[in-house]
Formats: sequence, structure tokens, C-alpha cells
Amino acid sequence: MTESQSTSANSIAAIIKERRSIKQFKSDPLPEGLLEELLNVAVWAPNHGLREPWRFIAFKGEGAKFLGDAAFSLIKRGAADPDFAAKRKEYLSNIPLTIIVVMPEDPRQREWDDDYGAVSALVQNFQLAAWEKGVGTIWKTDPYIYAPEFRNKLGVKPGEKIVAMVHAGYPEVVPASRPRTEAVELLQVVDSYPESGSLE
Ligand SMILES: Cc1cc2nc3c(=O)[nH]c(=O)nc-3n(C[C@H](O)[C@H](O)[C@H](O)COP(=O)(O)O)c2cc1C
Repeated sequence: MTESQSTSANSIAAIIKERRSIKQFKSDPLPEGLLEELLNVAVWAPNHGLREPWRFIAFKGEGAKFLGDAAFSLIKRGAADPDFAAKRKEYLSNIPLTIIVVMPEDPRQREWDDDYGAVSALVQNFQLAAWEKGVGTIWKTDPYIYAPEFRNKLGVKPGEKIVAMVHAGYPEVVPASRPRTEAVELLQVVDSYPESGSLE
């Protein structure tokens, strides 16, 4: 590895560790073309058989109002507090950019698993590429994304799965990080042949 490659690896580590999920965004819109630029980075995710098992629906401006409206009745149905749905609708309607990430649901278990893994890698790529540009994101799986009514409104077809709803915008608040368990506590290294013939 060359000097510059090793520096770049370090900066990837920093971006991975410093990225936070952002819930509060400034109202500023994102620059024209940034969505496409970030997605074009994200699609370099590993994906088995180069199936590229994804498509995207992005909402901004009046589109965000449509998204808020599409979610409203479903949030209202599931919420005990009547004000909650109105607040969520307002919140969704004002997020600078929301991307719905959709994958085809392959009926074969292995292909489904591989595709879900690939789409997850794509979403993380997107989040990291955004963070590098000072843009915050959060991966949401609010319950209504599973509701047929919401899916229909968004044109998500039977046989497609919404993997993520990703909100994006310039962060208003960056929350403190919550520590991760040291990987060494979860790691089993096998460097000799087990005497019993299997791992305990
Ligand atoms: C598959 C997936 C689904 C998530 N869904 C939600 C969600 O519905 N609501 C939410 O507040 N955060 C959601 N998150 C974000 C996590 O809550 C967040 O990553 C976690 O709290 C760690 O914070 P960090 O991303 O700032 O490190 C989701 C993350 C993943 C990977």
C-alpha cells in the first residue's frame, strides 16, 4: 500500500467513526446534483452477481410535502397522542431530502439475503459519502413503510421491499456518539486445529 492509500484508509476510518445519525436538519436545501453524486458513489457497494438490487425514490420540496401527507394517516392510526401524527407530518414535510431505497424481493432465500446485504452496504456508503461532504443522514424504518397504503402511494410494487428511508440535510444538531462494544470482546480467533475437532 502506498503512503497516500494508507492516508486515505485512515480517513475512511475517521468518517466511519465520526458519522452520527442526524434527526434535526437545517432547512437549507442540498446543492443541485449532490443527490446524484452521492448515489453514484453509493452504487459501488459490493453486490452478488452484479444484480444491483436497488432503485431510489427521492423527495424534496413539494415532494417532501407529498411524503408527509402519505405517511400522515398511517402515523395517526398507530399513535395514541393525536398531536403526534401532525408533528411527524410537519417533520417529514420539512426534511431537505428523503430517499426511499427499494429492492426487489427475490423469492430465493440466498439471493434475498445477498441482495439485502448489498442494499445495506449501499445505504451505508451513501451515509458515509454524505458525511464526508458535511451532510447528515439517518436510516429510518418507520412502521408505515410496511403499510400497503403507503407503498401504493409511492408506487412501490408487490415483490419490492422498502429497505430504508434515508433523511438527509445539513445537521442542526449532531448528537454525541454512543460507545460501541470493543470488537475484541466478540472475537474468537482460531489459530490452531481444535483438539476436539470442533469449536466450543
Ligand atoms: C436497519 C436500520 C434501521 C434503522 N431505523 C431507525 C429508525 O426507524 N428510527 C431511528 O431513529 N433510527 C433508526 N436507525 C438508526 C439507528 O438508530 C442509529 O444508527 C443508532 O442509534 C446508532 O447511532 P449512530 O448512527 O449515530 O451511530 C436505523 C439504523 C439501521 C441500520
